[in-house]
Amino acid sequence: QLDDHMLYKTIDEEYGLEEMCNNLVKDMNEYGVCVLDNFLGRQKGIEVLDEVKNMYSAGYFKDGQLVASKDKTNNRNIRGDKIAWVDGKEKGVSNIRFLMNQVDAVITLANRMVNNGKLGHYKIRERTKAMVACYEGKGSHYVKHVDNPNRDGRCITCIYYLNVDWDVSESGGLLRIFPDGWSDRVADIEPIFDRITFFWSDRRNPHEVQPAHRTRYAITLWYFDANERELAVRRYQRDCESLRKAA
Ligand SMILES: O=C(O)CCC(=O)Nc1cc2ccccc2cn1
Ligand SMILES: [Mn+2]
Repeated sequence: QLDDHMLYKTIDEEYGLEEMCNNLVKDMNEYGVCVLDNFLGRQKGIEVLDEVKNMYSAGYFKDGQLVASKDKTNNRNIRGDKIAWVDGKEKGVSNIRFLMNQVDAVITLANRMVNNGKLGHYKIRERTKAMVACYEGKGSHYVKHVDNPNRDGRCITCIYYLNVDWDVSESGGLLRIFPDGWSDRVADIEPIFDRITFFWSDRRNPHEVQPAHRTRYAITLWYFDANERELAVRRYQRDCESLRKAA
């Protein structure tokens, strides 16, 4: 019999894609943040989670950066997230590839929409590889930061969460965004299974991951604005050129 979760719209129904894109455009233009639940549907989500767990046990993840621990006593440094980059063509990542294609479909359609302007004023043509991240519990966290503080071309951060039955009250791991538009409020986003979060990558959205006390998996994609990216690449090439001359 159909479990209730099977009743949720999944993206492959045309209606689902259209409706998701409308939500995305509206929320991004209004808040700069958008959260969509049941993005892939339970079965597909579990298949992605299994692939990530296999990658993890196969040792694909590099040690996360060391974050100085608060208690200086036993100067136990807490590791932040451990990450692995996936471009989707590797062996054994077909479900992660499926996720990447689904997000591409939503972003591409949303960027083409005419109603209340495109997605911001961006022209989105490419993205990064998928950054698969794992927080190993034991208080690992990510300090407050901006993803793209210096116009490197990234305009949208997109994070897909894989944590089944996650309870923030006991496991922490909250994503807290401090949208600059609202000085008094924050956006607290629980990293729950099959949830996808989008937000502008620049200084409008400083964010942090609060200490996690259970293994916490997430897959991040960053989408580039074509113009900002082109300028950033040119700047980078000029910098390399002047460094070469100075050497
Ligand atoms: O997992 C979440 O809820 C978000 C975590 C997060 O912000 N991760 C992250 C990870 C990063 C890794 C390298 C460089 C920049 C980075 C910026 N942000
Ligand atoms: Mn970040």
